[in-house]
Amino acid sequence: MSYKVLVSDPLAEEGVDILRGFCEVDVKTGLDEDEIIKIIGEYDGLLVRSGTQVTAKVIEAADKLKFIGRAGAGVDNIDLDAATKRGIIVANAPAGNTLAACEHTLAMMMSLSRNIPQATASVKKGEWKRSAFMGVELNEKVLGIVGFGRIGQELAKRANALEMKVVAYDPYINVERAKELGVEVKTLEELIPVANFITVHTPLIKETRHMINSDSISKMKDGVRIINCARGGIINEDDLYDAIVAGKVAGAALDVYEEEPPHSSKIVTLDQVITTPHLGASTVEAQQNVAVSVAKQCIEVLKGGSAKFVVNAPMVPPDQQDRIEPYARLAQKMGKLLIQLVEGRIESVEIEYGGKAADLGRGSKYVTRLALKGILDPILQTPVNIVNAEFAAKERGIKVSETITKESEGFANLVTIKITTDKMAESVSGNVSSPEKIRIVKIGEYMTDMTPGGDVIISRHHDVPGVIGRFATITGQHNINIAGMQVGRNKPGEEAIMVLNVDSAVPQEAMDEILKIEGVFTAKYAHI
Ligand SMILES: NC(=O)C1=CN([C@@H]2O[C@H](COP(=O)(O)OP(=O)(O)OC[C@H]3O[C@@H](n4cnc5c(N)ncnc54)[C@H](O)[C@@H]3O)[C@@H](O)[C@H]2O)C=CC1
Ligand SMILES: O=C(O)C(=O)COP(=O)(O)O
Repeated sequence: MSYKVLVSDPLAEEGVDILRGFCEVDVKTGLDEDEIIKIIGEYDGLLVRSGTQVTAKVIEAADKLKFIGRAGAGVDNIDLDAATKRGIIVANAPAGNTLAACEHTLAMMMSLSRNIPQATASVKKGEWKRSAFMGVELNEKVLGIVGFGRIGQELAKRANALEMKVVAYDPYINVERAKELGVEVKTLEELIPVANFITVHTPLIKETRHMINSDSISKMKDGVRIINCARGGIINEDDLYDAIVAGKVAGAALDVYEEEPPHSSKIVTLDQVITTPHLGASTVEAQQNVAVSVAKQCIEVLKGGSAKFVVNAPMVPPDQQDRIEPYARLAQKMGKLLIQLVEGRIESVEIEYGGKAADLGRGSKYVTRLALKGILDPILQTPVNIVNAEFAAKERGIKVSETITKESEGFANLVTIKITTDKMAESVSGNVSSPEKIRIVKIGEYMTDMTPGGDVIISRHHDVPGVIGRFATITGQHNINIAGMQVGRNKPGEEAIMVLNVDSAVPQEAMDEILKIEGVFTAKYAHI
């Protein structure tokens, strides 16, 4: 299979070279939305930085696209919902540019405190205005970090070395980590009035849009300095402009803007504002890191594997993959079998993880999505995968639930999937005996021992002599070889279940004849 990848923002050669060793690569930067829409249909992979806007329209036109790689951290330029709906894996390179962005923030803070860019411009004009550029020291000042993730934490370490007092706000803060770094954890309301410098390091999401605004600025210290090297829009630029003009805020350092480039932004015109053109990640080292990371992930996905830093599907940590893979295989097969055993509109899918399967941790989310793939793939037009499985179920009003239990009915581990439709309910249980051996051990209430795969007929019939013999006659007449048979029953003489493994597909006429056998309640053919 030959693949094509489009690189639509400047990417370090190291990454492009890795891709070229695997597939055809086109580097076409500076395209607008219409231009991308025209060509995106040819490509299996798309690699971007923050420049390309991967909109819903672009994704709609991307008929072959399987992977979008973001050579950097922020994915706010990619319509994740649209990609998820189409089953396109989106992955980023979250840690590759952390130090670059952290050092840029530090450089901005120092430049801001000593007016270095303004003084440079002045000297270049032939001026010598020493008193106009009086600065402030960082020593013993309070640095308020909003968003204590990768960049926020690295910045705290460096600010400690400058003997600043560091306070941080993050709703999901790792308190232990903050303590280790000597950082005082605060609420946003507590941080705002005590900081001399405030720097934001959150993603741009609904909760963080304009989190710094006229209201919060009014509660800040007079003469506060504000830095944004994260995302334009976290700070309300108009409110910041007014506060600088009013003298409340002494200055600001901006690397990112509500609109990039900030052509119509008045804030960049202020002398107290120092600006860089979204350079946080622009170091040789960071660009190599992120380009290599997304190139490798792109190749993995195009080869049929998974990416290391998927942002729109549950991730399985690399050290857990071997343990989780057999459960994922089992759940997909169970789902595929189960969907062929039920009739009617699916209302809910319940998955129970029992015994050792209860210890899968976050891996259960991955396994559940593969069960949903098994269930939904045969009934939906759009291919279902690990990315869009949950979305596809939700869109069809199917309620999906997971239960964890220590109970496992005597098995070391037991996974049970139950589908309820508007007509019936059916369940299947499976077990991982060894990494290679997966089994279906129960269908409904009946015990069985079946290796899922190939063609099977599953019947429920009256437990009386002669019924099974008639099955064999009909399959024989249709030239279908029986490879294996298992029969289970709860009470002799009542209902029995039979799993018949056959060597070829079973035509509908054969199934119609089987269904007419006296004593057969239900019979289904399934290809797993
Ligand atoms: N200027 C540039 O070139 C670069 C910018 N960035 C941007 O920097 C930002 C931070 O990046 P990382 O540290 O790598 O991300 P991260 O994901 O490691 O950290 C983000 C932190 O924000 C926190 N957060 C989420 N919602 C919050 C809220 N409502 N209030 C306060 N904190 C909240 C999260 O809990 C997390 O700890 C991102 O927006 C990223 O896109 C990253 C690299 C380069
Ligand atoms: O990684 C990020 O979030 C960045 O903002 C870096 O953007 P860039 O790749 O330099 O366009």
